[in-house]
Amino acid sequence: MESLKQENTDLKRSLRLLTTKVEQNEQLLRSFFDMEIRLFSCSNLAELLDLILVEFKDHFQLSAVNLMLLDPENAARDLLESYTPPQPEHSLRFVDNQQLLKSLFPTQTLRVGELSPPLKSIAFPRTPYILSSALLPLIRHNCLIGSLHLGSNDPDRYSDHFDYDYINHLASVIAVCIENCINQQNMKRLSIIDMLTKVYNRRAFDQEIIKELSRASRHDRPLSCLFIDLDYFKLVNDNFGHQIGDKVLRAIGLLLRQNLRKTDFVARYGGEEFAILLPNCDSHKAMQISDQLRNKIAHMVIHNSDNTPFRISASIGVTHCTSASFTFDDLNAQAHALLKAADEAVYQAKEKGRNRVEYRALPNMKPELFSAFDTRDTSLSPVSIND
Ligand SMILES: Nc1nc2c(ncn2[C@@H]2O[C@H](COP(=O)(O)OP(=O)(O)OP(=O)(O)O)[C@@H](O)[C@H]2O)c(=O)[nH]1
Repeated sequence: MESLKQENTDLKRSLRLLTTKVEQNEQLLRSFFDMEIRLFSCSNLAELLDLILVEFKDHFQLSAVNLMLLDPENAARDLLESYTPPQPEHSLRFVDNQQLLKSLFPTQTLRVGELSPPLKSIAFPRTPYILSSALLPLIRHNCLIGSLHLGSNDPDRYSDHFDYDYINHLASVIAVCIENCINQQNMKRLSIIDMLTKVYNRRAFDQEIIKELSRASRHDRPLSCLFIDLDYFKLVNDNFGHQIGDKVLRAIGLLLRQNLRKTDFVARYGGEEFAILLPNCDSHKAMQISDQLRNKIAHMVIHNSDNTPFRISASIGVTHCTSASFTFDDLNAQAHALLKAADEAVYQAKEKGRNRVEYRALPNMKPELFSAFDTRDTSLSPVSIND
């Protein structure tokens, strides 16, 4: 009788323990499912990375979460141009080939437990307090595309004794989400970015000018528009070859992106012609900016395939509008008028000798004089070799 009673007590205790374990597992599963849904709902790579690198750490009470992504063509890095990864800086790293990933996952399977010092220095650089970890291979179409490192200061948090099916599942979900975000954003990017120069393309410019005109009229702010046409560019192609011509276009794209504000809009409008929108910028400021750009382009040194330096110049046409100068109800017609004026200004700059900035007012605006910007720098020949 006594033994039966004891057995009953033991059974009740086991049952209580089991019930608690079931409840805990249920809670864990629910929290995994919640995360999974959130992973799938991320609409861009930056949002996804914040979820993985910041929220995972809090949510799963981890000491460190690091991510390594295979990015041989800079596709992810291009998309993350204005993204600031969370601290520490090595929480997000990119690798250009699979070598390092293969050394972490020779059998493409999850690694759990204590890491050897060399592996630890790869997975958690300069993080001495990681005592156990789970390294998850991110695999798509049978290829390693990255590696997610979950680190804990609890030596028993990750060990070989547990079943990590769900973590494996989560790794598959993360791999799919990363690939989806990169592909989707890249597709969108391809439709609006000029791949050679990495500035916007003409299609994006044509959409943006309508948006900016609408904003300018709504907020009663000026909008300036610049056309930049490279001088004698055909000579660059003819003298140095098309590839050097492309190199010049890329350098100009970079120069323009680096020397304008984030709110300005730079596009490649045609072969060797760039168009720029400067929101909330009046004509005087626009002329000043244009002349600085002209000057920077004229002093930029490029090297041809023999490593011989040469320079190039640009003619810049400027126009601007204010809401008071809108003559058309139709924004498309207004945009057309602005582009026509900028184009005429470039033409004038070419006529007057190139490497200069010219302004053309919209037909209904009072003409403005900018004698200070009549700045042809005659010391620079259009394509000056060994200058
Ligand atoms: N390398 C390269 N050249 C291009 C590209 N697109 C257009 N071009 C070249 O740009 C040159 C433009 O020549 P033109 O329109 O005669 O103008 P230009 O030689 O710059 O002379 P001006 O504008 O009158 O100063 C042509 O030779 C085109 O082939 C491109 O994507 N890459």
